[in-house]
Amino acid sequence: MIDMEKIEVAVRMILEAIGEDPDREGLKETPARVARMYNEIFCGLWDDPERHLQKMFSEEHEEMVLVKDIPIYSMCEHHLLPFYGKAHVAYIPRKGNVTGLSKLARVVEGFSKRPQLQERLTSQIADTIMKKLNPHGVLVVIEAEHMCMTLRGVRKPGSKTLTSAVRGSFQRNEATRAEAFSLIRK
Ligand SMILES: Nc1nc2c(ncn2[C@@H]2O[C@H](COP(=O)(O)OP(=O)(O)OP(=O)(O)O)[C@@H](O)[C@H]2O)c(=O)[nH]1
Ligand SMILES: [Zn+2]
Repeated sequence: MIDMEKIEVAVRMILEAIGEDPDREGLKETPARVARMYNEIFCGLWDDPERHLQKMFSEEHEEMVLVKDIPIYSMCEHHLLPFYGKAHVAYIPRKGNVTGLSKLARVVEGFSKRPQLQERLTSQIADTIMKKLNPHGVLVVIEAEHMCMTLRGVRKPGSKTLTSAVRGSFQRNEATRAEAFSLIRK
């Protein structure tokens, strides 16, 4: 479990360090609020996303399945600022190894709610699906805006970072990969 008390102490110290008065009316409850918020946005650290892929449907389908435009909110591990955007997850199941559509989004969620790098987030999703469903292939694309590049530092609002992780038949077969990308772009 997340140590809420420790977060409260730390947030109080940060407020003091920036020259604020943590006891003033508006800030009194802030350390506890931030602790509750971190408990929510880092809950993926206490989740094993593989568990969402335990149950499978014994469908005969062996064609591409794509769930696109899955909203993601994660936290850049360098600055602890949000990066957010969309994830697109495609896979080609083997007979009998079809998963529930929401489970793909649950895997995305489980890996997002941690201090993350966009590249690692992208490959963790792909590798988990490969491992648990043993599909013919997986393709994961994430497009995101990083607040550490917009509100501070280089300050380039609107810039997007695209990452992809391509496994199995999506890697081997150019036409399959192109089909997935064109469906994502549509
Ligand atoms: N590869 C990768 N880099 C990221 C991600 N999120 C943030 N970064 C980058 O992490 C880098 C950290 O660079 P540092 O030089 O250590 O830190 P910094 O001085 O705050 O860097 P600036 O952001 O350039 O001001 C920056 O270039 C960020 O843009 C991510 O998901 N993937
Ligand atoms: Zn950052």
